Parts: sequence; structure tokens; C-alpha cells
Amino acid sequence: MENVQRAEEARCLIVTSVEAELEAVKRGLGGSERFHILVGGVGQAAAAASTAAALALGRYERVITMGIGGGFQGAADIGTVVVASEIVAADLGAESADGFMLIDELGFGSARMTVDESMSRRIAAALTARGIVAAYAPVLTVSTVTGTADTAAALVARIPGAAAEAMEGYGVAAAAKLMKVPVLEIRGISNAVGPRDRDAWRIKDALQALEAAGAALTGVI
Ligand SMILES: O=C(O)c1cccc(C(=O)CC[C@H]2O[C@@H](n3cnc4c(=O)[nH]cnc43)[C@H](O)[C@@H]2O)c1
Repeated sequence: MENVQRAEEARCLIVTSVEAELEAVKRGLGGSERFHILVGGVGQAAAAASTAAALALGRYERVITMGIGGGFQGAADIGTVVVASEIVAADLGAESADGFMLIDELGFGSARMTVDESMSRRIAAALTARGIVAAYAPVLTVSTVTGTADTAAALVARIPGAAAEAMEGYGVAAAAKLMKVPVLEIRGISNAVGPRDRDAWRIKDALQALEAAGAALTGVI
């Protein structure tokens, strides 16, 4: 009952994939009741289902998918933040002898989801004002964590300007679109996108960046 009341009062729904991300964002929000945070699970399907259920049960002005993510070389370093300028389902499509085709080319809708641009820009600016390096650039949604330099290069060639990849954004955005609620995506960077090296992931740094993003949100939402 307490949770339902809080959801009704909150203006903004935040969806993370795991508990550690939720805790980091919560620390940053500092107890603000304008936000309702839930753990939606890893991957697009879990994130979409959780988001759709929450949006069906409560009234929200916007939804933000937040968590750690991989940063593309030269675009987003570990410990920095990427605020999505668009959310792109980068591996949703078909392979062909001539290369990869996004679903746009297949005629099944679009792999690109529009974000709440003015709010996203304001959040990136608020982070910069707090001394946090924050890029405003496309964030890719993938079903498989990139593990080779070749795949990283292919993704950047497919979506020029991409700064980060993660696994939930497009799912959350699909649910938000269905419910006609604006969406945003914010990622604290934990690792470089490229050859798999799990020992090199700096989750603590990424969670700190996420906490800073949570704090920045309270100033603009
Ligand atoms: O082990 C931990 O302590 C821990 C704490 C927080 C989060 C995690 C996760 O593994 C979260 C999984 C989540 O991470 C996103 N992610 C991070 N890096 C990448 C990447 O390079 N490519 C794709 N996804 C990435 C993703 O959204 C997962 O849901 C562990």
C-alpha cells in the first residue's frame, strides 16, 4: 500500500536493471518523493514488461531508464555519464551478404526511439555544471554485450556518434511509447565497449556516476 501511494505521488518513473543501480540512483535522489524507482531486470524484455506494468498502475510524467553501460572508445570514458540523444536498438534487424539491416530497412517500424530532448539536454548540462563529464549522444540497446573490437567497430559504423551501449533502453522506450509517456536514458560508464575483459569493469566508478546523475535529476525535474 505504501508503495502504491508513493507511485501515485511520484512524477517520474526510474527503471534500473539491478538493485545496485537502484541504490546508487536512490542515494543521488536523496529521498525526493518526486521519483519512483524500480528494478526492471536485465535485458529488453524484462525492462519492457516491468515498465509497462508500472506505467499501467501509476501516473507518471516521464520514465527514465538508468544504469551502468559500456562506453565507446573516444566517446565516453569509464566513470563518465552518457545522456541519450536517442535510443537505438542496434542489433534488431537482419544480417545479409551486404551487411546488417536495422528493422527500419525491413519495414517493421523503427530501431530509433525519440527521447525527451529538452529534458535530456538539461540533465547533461546540470551534470556538467556539477563537474561531471557528461556526453549527450545516441545510446545503443543490444541483446549481447559486445565482446570484440570488430563488433564495436561495426556498431559505430551502423550508428555514427554512438557513445554507449546497454541492454534495456529500447525495451523501456517501447513501453513508454505505448503508454504515451516521454522517455530518457542515462548511463554511468563501467567499461569500454570492445574485447571482453570483465576484470577491467569499474562498477564502483559507474555507480558513483549514476549517483551524481540522480543528484542532478533533483535539480531539473
Ligand atoms: O556486479 C555488480 O556489482 C554489478 C553492479 C551493478 C550492475 C551490474 C551489471 O552487470 C548490470 C548489467 C547491466 O549492465 C549494462 N551494461 C554494462 N556494460 C555493458 C556493456 O558493455 N554492454 C551492454 N550492457 C552493459 C546492461 O544494461 C546490463 O543490464 C553488476
